[in-house]
Amino acid sequence: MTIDPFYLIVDSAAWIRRLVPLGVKLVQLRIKDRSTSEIRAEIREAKAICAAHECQLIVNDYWQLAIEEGCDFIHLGQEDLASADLSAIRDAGLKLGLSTHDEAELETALAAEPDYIALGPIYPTVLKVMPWAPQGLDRIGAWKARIGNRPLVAIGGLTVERLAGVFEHGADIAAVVTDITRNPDPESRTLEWVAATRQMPPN
Ligand SMILES: Cc1ncc(COP(=O)(O)OP(=O)(O)O)c(N)n1
Ligand SMILES: Cc1nc(C(=O)O)sc1CCOP(=O)(O)O
Ligand SMILES: [Mg+2]
Repeated sequence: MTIDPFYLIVDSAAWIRRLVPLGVKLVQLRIKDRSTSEIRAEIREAKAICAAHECQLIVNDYWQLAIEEGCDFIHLGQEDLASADLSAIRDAGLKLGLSTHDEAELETALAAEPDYIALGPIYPTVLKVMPWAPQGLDRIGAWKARIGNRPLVAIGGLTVERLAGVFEHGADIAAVVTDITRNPDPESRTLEWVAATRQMPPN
């Protein structure tokens, strides 16, 4: 499966409406601290926008809602995975991306045979407090050697200026939140990400 190398992560359908038409082909809806009915409505709206723009939507955390709303790709962290019903997810035909932060998590993730593996935080991130020190670029190469043909997502503190390094070290996909959503001009920054990731040679 080929997945677009530019992976935008946002916390609302409003962001998806704003940025996906600019050429984003892979987006994660990552919502925290909202009611189930609000999250369902956001997923529904995001799905319609993505369908209209041939963009792959990935729903973070809420795998039951993703199934109920007819989505086809979810992302889970290790704690999410521990409480999720993997058989139900696979029976519903959903593709699955998993987070990893250390060797033990990589073993757990590989056993679940996901459709991609994410490694982070590559650089310090301001989005959330994390117990892991930044992984650094060399860890990307080590992860890629372990996961083979499975796509590797790099996440955490990524910027346009840091893209060449993560792809040169073996990442297939670069995920981003704040370099775009906290940029004074998110639309222009998105266009820079689209252009920069199109230039990266595939691994
Ligand atoms: C592509 C990607 N990688 C990692 C994460 C983090 O997932 P998780 O560890 O479950 O943390 P939350 O994002 O749920 O706070 C991700 N969402 N996407
Ligand atoms: C949501 C998330 N998960 C991470 C992980 O390492 O699993 S790093 C991260 C934050 C990514 O945001 P930004 O691009 O602003 O650093
Ligand atoms: Mg999660």
